[in-house]
Amino acid sequence: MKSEVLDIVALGAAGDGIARRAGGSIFVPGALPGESVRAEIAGNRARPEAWLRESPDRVTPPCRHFGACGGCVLQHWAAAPYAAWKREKLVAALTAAGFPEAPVAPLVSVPPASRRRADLALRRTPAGIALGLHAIGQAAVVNLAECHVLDPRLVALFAPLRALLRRLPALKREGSAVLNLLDTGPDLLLRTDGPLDAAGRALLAGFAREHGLPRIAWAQGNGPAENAAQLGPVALRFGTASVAPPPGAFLQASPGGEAAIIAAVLAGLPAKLPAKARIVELHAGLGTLSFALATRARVEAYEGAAEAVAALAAAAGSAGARIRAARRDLDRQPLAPAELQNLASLVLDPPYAGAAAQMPLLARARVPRIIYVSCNPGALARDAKPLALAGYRVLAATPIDQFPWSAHLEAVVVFSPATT
Ligand SMILES: C[S@@+](CC[C@H](N)C(=O)[O-])C[C@H]1O[C@@H](n2cnc3c(N)ncnc32)[C@H](O)[C@@H]1O
Repeated sequence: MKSEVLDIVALGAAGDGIARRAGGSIFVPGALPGESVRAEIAGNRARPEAWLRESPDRVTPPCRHFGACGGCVLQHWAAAPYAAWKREKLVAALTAAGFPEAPVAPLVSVPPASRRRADLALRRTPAGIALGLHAIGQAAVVNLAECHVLDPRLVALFAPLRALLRRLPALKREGSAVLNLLDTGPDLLLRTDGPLDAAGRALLAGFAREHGLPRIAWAQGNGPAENAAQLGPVALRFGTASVAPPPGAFLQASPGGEAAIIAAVLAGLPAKLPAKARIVELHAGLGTLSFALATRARVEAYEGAAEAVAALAAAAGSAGARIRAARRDLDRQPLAPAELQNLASLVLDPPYAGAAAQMPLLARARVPRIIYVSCNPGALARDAKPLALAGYRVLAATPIDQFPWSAHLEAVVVFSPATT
């Protein structure tokens, strides 16, 4: 390995500094644009050894785990260039898709310490229980003493959870803990690599009582979850509806992010909708968007996870909302053009992989308004291409910083055929 002086000219998609050399780009973790570093190069990556020039935009990271924990990669950058870089991700994605003129709004910021969903890795080690996120690029778990992204009510459970797991034989070597902060309190889905006996169940029930968790669900490995302790109902409100999320359910990462997404989706609907207007929603989950959409039109909501569909259908029934929920695997069975006729709008919010199978069919059906909620600009760039080729234009594009200090970006993009 050799050491070289590298000038950082840009920041890559994953948040690494980029230096250009004759042989191509070198990625330098931790380095910022405008900086000059001496770094040890291995392939197209380099490990900084010393900073020869620092960026005036370099700031002190607030978290002691920054640099090790894989959750945050950009706590060392000032807010303004960071926000511009995140917004630029959406500009670049839409340009790559064929929409270089897309009107991209300023970044909507979401405050730190408001994330309500944590998917934590667990390890039993000779030193005790490690509970946290994976180290950058490694399987090792960074044992978190603090987290500036998560809601403090979830962080407050870290130490008691470690104490619980130390005494729980069901955790032999490794597992995971999904913590969802619901309106009824924290909800825990614990996955362990060993079976849970009666004494273990009693421990979990005691923990739930002591720390105000209405439910703790447990599963061995990737098996189905069962309720190990249920002390009361679980609920999350969407507008006037109350949903009972299944253990470990997908939630939008923070209340602020969710509100920004809903606002951008509603703003993307046509201003006037006839009384019987019909909206098709794909990847509806528990109905985060469905209940908001149902205030404007009838909603046909499709979702792949059976438990989410059941929770959404039950909540819609109780609330009397105009939502028909159906289970469908949209990768294997995307909606056909014949099913997409006479729609006022179509809203999709696919998982990270995007909606490759669905997009050419949407383009062919010439749906008058397509609102795409994206958590992956790369997938968005690919998925929006068929719309560009079919003559759609972008009416609005809103980047939302749902995942502060990470390289991830949420966005809501509103497409319409050029003639409508
Ligand atoms: C990003 S989440 C959005 C959920 C919901 N719109 C929300 O805002 O809470 C993506 C959703 O797509 C669902 N999903 C993933 N793969 C799917 C597939 N092949 N078919 C249908 N739904 C799928 C997931 O279960 C999840 O609920």
